[in-house]
Amino acid sequence: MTTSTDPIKIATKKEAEEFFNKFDTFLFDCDGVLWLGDYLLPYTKEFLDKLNKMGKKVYFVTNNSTRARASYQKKFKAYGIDVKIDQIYTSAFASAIYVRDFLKLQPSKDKIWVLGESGIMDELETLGYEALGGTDPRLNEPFDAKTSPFLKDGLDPNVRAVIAGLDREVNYHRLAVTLQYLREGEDKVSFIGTNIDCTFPQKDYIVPGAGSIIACAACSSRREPIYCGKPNMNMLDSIISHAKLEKSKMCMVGDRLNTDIKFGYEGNLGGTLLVLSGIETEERALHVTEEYPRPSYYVGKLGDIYELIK
Ligand SMILES: O=C(O)[C@H](O)[C@H](O)COP(=O)(O)O
Ligand SMILES: [Mg+2]
Repeated sequence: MTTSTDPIKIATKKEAEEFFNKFDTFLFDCDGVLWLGDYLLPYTKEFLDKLNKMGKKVYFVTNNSTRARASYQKKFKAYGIDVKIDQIYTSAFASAIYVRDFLKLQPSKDKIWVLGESGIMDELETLGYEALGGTDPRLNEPFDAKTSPFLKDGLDPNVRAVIAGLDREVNYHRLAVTLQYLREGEDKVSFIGTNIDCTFPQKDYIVPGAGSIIACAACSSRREPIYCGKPNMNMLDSIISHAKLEKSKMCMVGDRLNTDIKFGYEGNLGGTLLVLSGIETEERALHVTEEYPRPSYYVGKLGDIYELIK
């Protein structure tokens, strides 16, 4: 799976202007594109302000399941960037929608066990589901099956799905209880992973990502989850159906080839832009392989394009 044309490195004012004129809608990945953890990358705000002034439509599509959309809205606001909640799509939101619309679990009866952070818990609760595990502080205690409050009286019989995602508080207690629910079998308990990203870009570091956490649960249970984040097309379908967008005029901007660029390529969007401020390198961007598509365009970081057109 490769793009037929060689990726274009945007390096001149003319190339930057041609890039902007080609699209009317931009889907932005967040980690590694707009920011690294809490470090806002240079010119992120100015770039988004410029797109607004140009009348472009902007959406944010992140595989980061640690925050709910409302929390992301606050994160943007803290940087002086005003974003509506329906511009924000996350893998936690996509996973909660999957539980509701594909598994058709009943909020009043069915519960979900979470290996992950507040983003997953909050999105499930917004849809009316009771989410167990996750950030429950009792999971911070050392694991002992005889005394664990999640095991000593037996598993909750109403748990019908496990959602696993990035969990920076992961420990043996969380992994052990998650395994018990997954051992109930796929007929009783579905297994959902928020996203496949095996690493997570931070300023000066690359740390383990959701994919590495989910792999623990997958390996110990010998089960493979359905992943709801990019490149799963459900996310793109919900964005396009909600906002009536024209694919050929849309560009996916990301820092990871096997999620962001694959999402744009398999979604038949008008184009994709890879930024090298997160996970990928120029060498990988140009490499022809069946493993992932090459981007239509690439650049060092968003700020480089802003500096060409400001
Ligand atoms: O580990 C993860 O979950 C991901 O690396 C991270 O959250 C990716 O977020 P995105 O780059 O899609 O904003
Ligand atoms: Mg990213």
